Amino acid sequence: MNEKTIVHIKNLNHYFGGKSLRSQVLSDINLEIKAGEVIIMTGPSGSGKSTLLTLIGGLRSVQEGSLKVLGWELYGASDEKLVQVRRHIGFIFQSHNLLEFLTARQNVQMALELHNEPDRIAKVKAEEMLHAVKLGNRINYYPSDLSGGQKQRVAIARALVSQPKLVLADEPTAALDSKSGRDVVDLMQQLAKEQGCAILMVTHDNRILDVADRTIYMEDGRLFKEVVL
Ligand SMILES: Nc1ncnc2c1ncn2[C@@H]1O[C@H](COP(=O)(O)OP(=O)(O)OP(=O)(O)O)[C@@H](O)[C@H]1O
Repeated sequence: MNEKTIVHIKNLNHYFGGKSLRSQVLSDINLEIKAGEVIIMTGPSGSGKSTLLTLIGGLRSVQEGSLKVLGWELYGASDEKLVQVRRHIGFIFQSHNLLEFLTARQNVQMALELHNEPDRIAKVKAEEMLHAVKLGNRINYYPSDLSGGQKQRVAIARALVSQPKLVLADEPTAALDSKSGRDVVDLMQQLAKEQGCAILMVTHDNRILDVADRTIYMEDGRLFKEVVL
């Protein structure tokens, strides 16, 4: 694993349920993600995509196999270690998950508080990031006064403001019309290239597949096809 490898997965298996109800949801997953790559993961509902994304994000414990993120081995990692790893990852979900009682700027700035950034600098960085996602004229708006696409752009600003080396996105365009969806992924791609971060995005949205450097396909818990576009 060299310094350009952001995620390195070897022979990863995952199971839900215990005893007779135990079922395998991920089988022998092998995957390498390099710095700056945009990878789209597609596949039928229930095939295991979200489970894999949450494992990479340190949001659940690795049961079998090796999963290295930014050089840390997550197999056998303590809860403290997982929290530490999560701080270096930007998350974007289907629903923007903004806090309704905070303005756009405060929502973005919150992501920097985890990094012990002084308030004054955090405020400037949050505003710069909102300009970058073309919301410079909405900085002090509350989420309830923003459209779906604008809220998702705030979520992107929040995920990227701390300049993470890895961004994990689960259906980021699902709640958006096609124009807003397009804008959102174009922006993610542009910022990722500028910041040199890798993006792993789960999507069913065929309209955005062209932003990917690689598309991987999950079925029945196996990553069995890899398409170079
Ligand atoms: N907490 C859980 N307990 C038991 N089974 C689960 C749990 N979470 C997910 N599963 C099962 O694991 C399998 C994979 O689910 P997962 O959500 O990873 O699939 P997915 O490909 O992301 O689906 P979708 O595209 O619908 O989000 C499914 O059969 C699902 O029912």
